[in-house]
Amino acid sequence: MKDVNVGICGLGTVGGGTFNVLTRNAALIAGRAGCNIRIARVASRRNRDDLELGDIPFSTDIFDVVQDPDVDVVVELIGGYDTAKELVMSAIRHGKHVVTANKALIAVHGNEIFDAAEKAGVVVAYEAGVAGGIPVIKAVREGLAANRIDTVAGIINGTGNFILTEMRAGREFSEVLKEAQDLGYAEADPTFDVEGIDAAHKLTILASSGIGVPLQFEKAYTEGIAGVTPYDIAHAEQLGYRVKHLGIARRREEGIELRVHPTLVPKAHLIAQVDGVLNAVMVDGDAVGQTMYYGPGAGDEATASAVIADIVDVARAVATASDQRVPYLGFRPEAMEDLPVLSMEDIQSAYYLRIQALDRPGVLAKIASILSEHGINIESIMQKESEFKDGRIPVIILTHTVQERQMNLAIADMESLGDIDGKVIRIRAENFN
Ligand SMILES: NC(=O)c1ccc[n+]([C@@H]2O[C@H](COP(=O)([O-])OP(=O)(O)OC[C@H]3O[C@@H](n4cnc5c(N)ncnc54)[C@H](O)[C@@H]3O)[C@@H](O)[C@H]2O)c1
Ligand SMILES: N[C@@H](CCO)C(=O)O
Ligand code: NA
Repeated sequence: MKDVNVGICGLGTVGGGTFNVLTRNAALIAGRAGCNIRIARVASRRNRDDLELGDIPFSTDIFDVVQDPDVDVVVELIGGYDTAKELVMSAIRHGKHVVTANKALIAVHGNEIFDAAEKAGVVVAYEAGVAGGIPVIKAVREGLAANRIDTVAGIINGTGNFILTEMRAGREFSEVLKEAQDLGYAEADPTFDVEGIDAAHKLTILASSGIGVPLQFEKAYTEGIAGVTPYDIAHAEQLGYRVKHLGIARRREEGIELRVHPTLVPKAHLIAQVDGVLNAVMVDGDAVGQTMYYGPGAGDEATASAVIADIVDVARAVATASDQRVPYLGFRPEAMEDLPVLSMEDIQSAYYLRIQALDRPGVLAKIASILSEHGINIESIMQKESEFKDGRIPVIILTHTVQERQMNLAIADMESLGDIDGKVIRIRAENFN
């Protein structure tokens, strides 16, 4: 049995997990890959005492991996945009295949990287970058190749889902974020998780590989979880909904919706049941119908599982002519559709609204009349006893689906009423029918 030699760059959470699983399951993986996956070199800022490198060469300079003539596959697990891009482009120039867990890199520089890789005839694989250990890229690029996919949506940031889940149980935001960092789930800069940037990176990649549009991260709408309050989580629950942080890519006739934001999901839907660091991606194909992919979205060995699956694919691809391989984004570049990304005003969604009404007669009628003027139908409405002891009465409304432009106008009209105090709180809602 021959060897395929890999060089691991970055010995952090994912690098350590990859090293351990490749070592522990070496014989099993060789049996599947048809060759031995040999770790030929590792490089990272610092070595780790807990990993048994034995006589595997270690260096602090990751570019040593690219220069090493022994290395067939460069495994990029350092993260970030700039050095990672330099490393990957250099690997491609050296004719080496690349496996990466870096969704930021692929979402932002993927078009350029795949173009260079195509010319060099090498593979660049990124399964670990999207929904961690869940083989969702494999599913959309290969398993669903027969389908026209119109919607890809789901929970694609483990840290954010972990925080929302724990907040539902009454824990405090910053304490839970700290725990997610200690567990190795969070990005080096955790604002990427909290502000939805990481989810937007992944959604960008899913929209391309599922729906078949070019990577266009800069056009994704991104809203994080920091504004979600325990109060709204509890009231969404009373309405039969759970607040989840979702990425949604949806093809419509006029273009494609590409958005990341907190979303109410019916409690009975599978996505609402996905808690903690788990991720779930729902893919709707015209032939197959709705499918769901569920599992750990982050963590050392869970992510390593996806990294190594890509290494095995590369090992098999080495024997295949480069023009017969699975296209980088699942579609040949000329088969990508240049659908415009719709502005948020043009998206369609249902909405949860929380309005602080002053305790005056007729206020509810005024709110209902504004919604009706803008063609917005009410699904349910709750008027709460004032819990604020200041005369303000929370009115909670769930609407039917409407264009966001109409909702913006209705909210502006409501906020200009003398009977409303402050801003109307709005969380989008999805039924996934
Ligand atoms: N942690 C997860 O659960 C997870 C899951 C999926 C994808 N990812 C992605 O995997 C990548 C790695 O994440 P991680 O959590 O393992 O990060 P990490 O911070 O734990 O590990 C990164 C390692 O790379 C090293 N490194 C960084 N820059 C370097 C440089 N210029 N030269 C030498 N060494 C360098 C660091 O010292 C560190 O050991 C990121 O792109 C991340 O987004 C992480
Ligand atoms: N920080 C990311 C890691 C997995 O991509 C998350 O929490 O989902
Ligand atoms: Na994955």
